Amino acid sequence: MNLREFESAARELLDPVHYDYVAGGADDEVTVRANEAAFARIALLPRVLRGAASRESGVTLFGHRASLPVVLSPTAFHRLFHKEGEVATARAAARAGVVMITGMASTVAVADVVEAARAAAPGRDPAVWFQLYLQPAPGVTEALVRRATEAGCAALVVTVDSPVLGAHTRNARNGFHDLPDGLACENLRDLLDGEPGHVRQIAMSPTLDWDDLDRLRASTSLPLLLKGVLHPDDARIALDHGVDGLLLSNHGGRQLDTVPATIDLLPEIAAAVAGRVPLLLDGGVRRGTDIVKALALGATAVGIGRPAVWGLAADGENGVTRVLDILRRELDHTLALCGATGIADLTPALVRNATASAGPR
Ligand SMILES: Cc1cc2nc3c(=O)[nH]c(=O)nc-3n(C[C@H](O)[C@H](O)[C@H](O)COP(=O)(O)O)c2cc1C
Ligand SMILES: CCCCCCC(=O)C(=O)O
Repeated sequence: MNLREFESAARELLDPVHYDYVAGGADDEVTVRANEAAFARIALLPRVLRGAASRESGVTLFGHRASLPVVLSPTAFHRLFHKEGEVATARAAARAGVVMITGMASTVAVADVVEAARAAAPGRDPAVWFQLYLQPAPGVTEALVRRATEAGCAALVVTVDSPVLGAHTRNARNGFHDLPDGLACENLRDLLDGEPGHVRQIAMSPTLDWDDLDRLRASTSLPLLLKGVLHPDDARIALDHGVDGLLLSNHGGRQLDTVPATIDLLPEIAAAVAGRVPLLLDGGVRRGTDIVKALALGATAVGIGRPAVWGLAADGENGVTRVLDILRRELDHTLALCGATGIADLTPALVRNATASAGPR
């Protein structure tokens, strides 16, 4: 099995409208394709006779030891894909020793997601991080942060690439704009005036600026990561504003189309960050070789979005577990073939053809 086969299984099982919601991206989906194509263009140049009998692939993120340099990037609406939704995903991540970033647009309340993770891995203190969109009404952001903090989330991930929602042609054609009856954005339920958790309660706002981030920074002692910074100047500004980590992401090609593949931007962003904070990357990670390339070029860990959803759609908790198992096996295999004793050995010397081009096909 590889992750592609999970995509095929998910496609067969899902309502085509929901499959399109997951697979699709903004406008012409140039960046969706570019993310994967850019990984394929980068070559690995292995070392030999290094005596690497076993390989270490654990990573420490904000004091938490994860078994893999892979996190589950936030993806919305898991109960669209499996009846147990984010509970199933959280159990799989916790049992695998992997960080789950649960979304503001979750169909299970964050407290229940964290509880499911803890119950699945007792004594292991699994890490769940909370993703949010800063809301133009500060009281809403404060209430969300309070809910995530009280639930026991270990970090906050603020998505900053969405001043407005990306234009999804597939969703528009399919008329997909809201959740079906019976499903809700549970983190938004009763947040304001007894609202029931409509998708439309999530406000995307072009008026937000660094002052809004400063207010959030001042309001919480949780580690704060920004998701969606693409320009090296913004990476430097983010560090000046006290963020604790960056998730280099183009939202899987779902926001501004024709932005570069994240792996192509990684060298520049890594240079701007200069090792001061953890630097994660998502977008197009489908193979153990992709993980190795990203880590060699300066990422601390990678995130997967669609692959976890495919696993969830294919077989609930078991499907997500198998997706993570495949990546674990492929990562170890690639490390062995590269002559690496672990992810600590991964440096830019291991890759060729890494460029900074946008590279759409
Ligand atoms: C179905 C779906 C829902 C998503 N929902 C969110 C979200 O609510 N918040 C967010 O910051 N990113 C969201 N993303 C983007 C992912 O966090 C991630 O950046 C992207 O999927 C990574 O690319 P990949 O799918 O190629 O792995 C979503 C992506 C997908 C596919
Ligand atoms: C206003 C709807 C927000 C849902 C967020 C889901 C998302 O980010 C995605 O890429 O899909």
